[in-house]
Amino acid sequence: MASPKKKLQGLVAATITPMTENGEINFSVIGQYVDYLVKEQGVKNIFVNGTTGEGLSLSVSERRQVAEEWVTQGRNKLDQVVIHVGALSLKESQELAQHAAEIGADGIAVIAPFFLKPWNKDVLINFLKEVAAAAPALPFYYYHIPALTGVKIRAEELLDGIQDKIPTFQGLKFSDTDLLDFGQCVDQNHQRQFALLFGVDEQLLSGLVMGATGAVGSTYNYLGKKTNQMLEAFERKDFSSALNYQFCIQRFINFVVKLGFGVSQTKAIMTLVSGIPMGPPRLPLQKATREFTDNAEAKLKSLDILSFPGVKDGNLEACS
Ligand SMILES: CC(=O)N[C@H](C=O)[C@@H](O)[C@H](O)[C@H](O)CO
Ligand SMILES: CC(=O)C(=O)O
Repeated sequence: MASPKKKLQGLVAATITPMTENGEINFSVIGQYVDYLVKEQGVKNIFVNGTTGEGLSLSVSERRQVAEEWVTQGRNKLDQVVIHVGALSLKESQELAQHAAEIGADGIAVIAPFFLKPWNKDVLINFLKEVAAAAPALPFYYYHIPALTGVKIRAEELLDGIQDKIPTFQGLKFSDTDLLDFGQCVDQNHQRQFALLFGVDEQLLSGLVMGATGAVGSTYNYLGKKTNQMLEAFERKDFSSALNYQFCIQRFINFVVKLGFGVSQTKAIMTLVSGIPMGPPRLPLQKATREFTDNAEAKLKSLDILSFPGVKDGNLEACS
């Protein structure tokens, strides 16, 4: 197990949960998936059982098995494996947090309960604190995703004084476009002790300018390499190249968003790009259409984002 004090940095892929055609979890491809992320995408951190992983659509027993398989397969290959353990039931969340600690995960993350909701910051912190306490040796991340949870308590408010309440608090995954809120999280993180991870892939460059220390997202499964090029350009202060990379990524995401983009489509794109079968999503999601996949494939080729064999450089839309 990696040292829990090591700061989570760079890109973190929000893993897909591979499934068979009849809707069971396909554990057999997770080993290959780890190798693909590390070798082909240069991504060495993962976020398991989150939105992209359909974590909230899995049973507790499935969540435990999925977490365990990623930790096992990632050993000596990945830097960090963070397990999302959020649930509507505090008990289930605690059980998953404790399990994550037992299997040697590097951290846990929790979304706000989204059916019966916490109505203010103090109540939300009380909930998070109870979960964090079930894994007292693991770094704890709050997963802020107000558009999906409906819990709109501002992240900067939550962060204020949080370590007094949750000693294992280690950072935030910020999946929102409110850069005022995000900027104020960075601004109050004086000692730079927290990982402030941006979660809107198509706007990551703005997140970096505002001080993000890393990023968690679904597209890093297949655009990790391209996004790493953007991070490197940003590091060397080559902002015009960084912007070119961001625009390239935006062209693709904008295209698929217009067709209708979500977890189902992420599964289809990843299957196409990696060659590893991700399978269909679980209800209430529905499998992406053949038409979507064909269109996405044509776009990836015309942008020259992925060097598909046989595709020539030099078309006008190409990114590189
Ligand atoms: C709602 C959602 O799933 N957000 C993901 C992570 O937070 C992102 O990685 C997006 O999938 C990505 O930014 C594309 O919109
Ligand atoms: C994108 C992300 O972080 C998630 O799928 O949970």
